[in-house]
Amino acid sequence: MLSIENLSFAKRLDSINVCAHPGQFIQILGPNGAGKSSLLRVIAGLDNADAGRLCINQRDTAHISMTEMATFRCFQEQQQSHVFALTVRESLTFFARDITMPTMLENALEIAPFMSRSLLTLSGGESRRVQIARALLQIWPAIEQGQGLILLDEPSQGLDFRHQHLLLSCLVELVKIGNIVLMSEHDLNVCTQYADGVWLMRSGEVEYHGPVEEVMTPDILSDIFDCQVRRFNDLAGNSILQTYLV
Ligand SMILES: Nc1ncnc2c1ncn2[C@@H]1O[C@H](COP(=O)(O)OP(=O)(O)OP(=O)(O)O)[C@@H](O)[C@H]1O
Repeated sequence: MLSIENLSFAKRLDSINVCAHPGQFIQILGPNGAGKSSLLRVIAGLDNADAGRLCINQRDTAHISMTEMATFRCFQEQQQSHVFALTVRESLTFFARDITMPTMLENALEIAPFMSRSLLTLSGGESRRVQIARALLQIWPAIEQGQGLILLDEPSQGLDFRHQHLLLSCLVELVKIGNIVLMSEHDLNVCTQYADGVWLMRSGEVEYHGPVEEVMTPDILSDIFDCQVRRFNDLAGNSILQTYLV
């Protein structure tokens, strides 16, 4: 379990109080600049909070070394640039002892066709899929045991619809065995289709958190995004959230 108490950071995060249980898929949502990436960075241990406590399985992360953290938590950052002309295979070996792609991961990310290609030649979406593979492979032994903490910052950015669906469906399977997924993502309907919990942020605070069906209401979303949101059912009876400006 991940618990965050009164966490503040550099005027970017203010008194955050939330938790995530094993087997939860949480989407972090909010306007640009709300603090989603900042919160993920602090949870990942890349930035240190100024105040508050962050515990994983009742252990304060201040007392967990980065080496140990790297065995069970992974982080795909929003902006990751490739500096060296490594092949995909070479880059994966930096992060994972065993780079044999588990079938489940390969089915979701389909990176086998470009394992021998230079990172610098990949398209935006291909590059994103490699970044996600790299993150998940790094802690795959923990993920297989259902003990992974998977932090993803806008993972579906640049992915085509099919790969978005493949990735998100894979994440749903990973939470079923006990892993925790925290994912920043702007698409409201991704949240309602795949996540089970939501942290809704504005101006450095988590203003609403809880089950998707309780938090993702048109009234709450209209307030947070200062934009009109309505809900309707499509022809198949699925509930769809739609945004529009007036
Ligand atoms: N390295 C930094 N130094 C100073 N301020 C920063 C830094 N990184 C982000 N900020 C500021 O902190 C605030 C929160 O930024 P953050 O990237 O966490 O927002 P976000 O919710 O992830 O936004 P987006 O939806 O645009 O990705 C913003 O006002 C941003 O300008």
